[in-house]
Amino acid sequence: MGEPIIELRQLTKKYGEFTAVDKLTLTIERGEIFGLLGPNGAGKSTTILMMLGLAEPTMGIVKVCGVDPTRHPLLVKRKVGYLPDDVGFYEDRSGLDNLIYSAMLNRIPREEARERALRLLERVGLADAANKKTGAYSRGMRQRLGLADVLIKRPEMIVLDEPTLGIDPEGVRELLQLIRSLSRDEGITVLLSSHHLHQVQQICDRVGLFVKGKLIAVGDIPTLSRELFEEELIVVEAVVRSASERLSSKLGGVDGVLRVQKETGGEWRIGCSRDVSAELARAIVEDGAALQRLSIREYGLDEIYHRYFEGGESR
Ligand SMILES: Nc1ncnc2c1ncn2[C@@H]1O[C@H](COP(=O)(O)OP(=O)(O)OP(=O)(O)O)[C@@H](O)[C@H]1O
Repeated sequence: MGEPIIELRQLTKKYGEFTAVDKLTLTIERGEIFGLLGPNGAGKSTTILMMLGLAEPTMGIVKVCGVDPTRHPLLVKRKVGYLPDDVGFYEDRSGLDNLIYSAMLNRIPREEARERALRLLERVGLADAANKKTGAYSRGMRQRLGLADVLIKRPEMIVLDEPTLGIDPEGVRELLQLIRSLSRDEGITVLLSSHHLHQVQQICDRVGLFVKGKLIAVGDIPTLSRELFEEELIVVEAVVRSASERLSSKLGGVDGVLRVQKETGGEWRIGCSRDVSAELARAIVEDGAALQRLSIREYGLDEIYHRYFEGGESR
């Protein structure tokens, strides 16, 4: 186990009678990329606000970089960079000027501020746009500038609220790669809130699923899939013609097969604990049947997410 950078214990936030965050207990290790996932209103932003010292918990304990943000919000602000879903820049000033300004607000002397700003602009792929006014930046460029902006004070951790919102697919891919490499190269912890399951799956070491203020599951993707799907991690889909009566039991007898389901139109779905597609193909051919198509489907975060959401709080 590494060193925790975030520790939440029984963290609760109520607005009047309404509980926005309900007894949340979670530990995030230094250097991790952690995804906070959940539908609108699940409590992600409220949790982030409490971690930044911008909302006061009703109950429970929150510690970020060893500090209680409720008591020492300024100290936390120095250690944690926060990128909201839409960053505000001075539109009539260049990206470089905006970064230098941010650096100086963080008490970094002008010369060093300029050096850091130039280095970061290079790092986030905006060196060519350094002197362009931010009002003319695209959404993707703004988010990259936002990343540079939160990194300028050299934080231990960054919190990104829906960082890919409104960016085209190519831009999303680049931004996510950038976040991942920044985290890996500099050892920065990343906390990322998102609705976008596929994206989170690409770069997060672990994810937490939030529903109605509660953290209902937490773990890495393989662990979550194992817990949710028990041992059935892969489904082989096959289209088979002229199968014999005995094919079903033959397939069921292949080591690693957990379930054989025959659909209409010659389609079969075979739930497996590992990839046994080659063995299944052989069994089908040996049966004398015609194998027209065979594909494998691994469970991803989407299935996990939907399965939890279908089950709601009862799970
Ligand atoms: N200041 C407030 N007063 C009253 N209720 C609030 C306040 N802030 C948030 N809430 C409520 O708390 C719940 C959690 O909101 P929160 O913004 O944390 O959710 P979220 O998971 O971040 O959602 P989204 O993805 O839409 O940002 C919502 O039902 C919201 O209406």
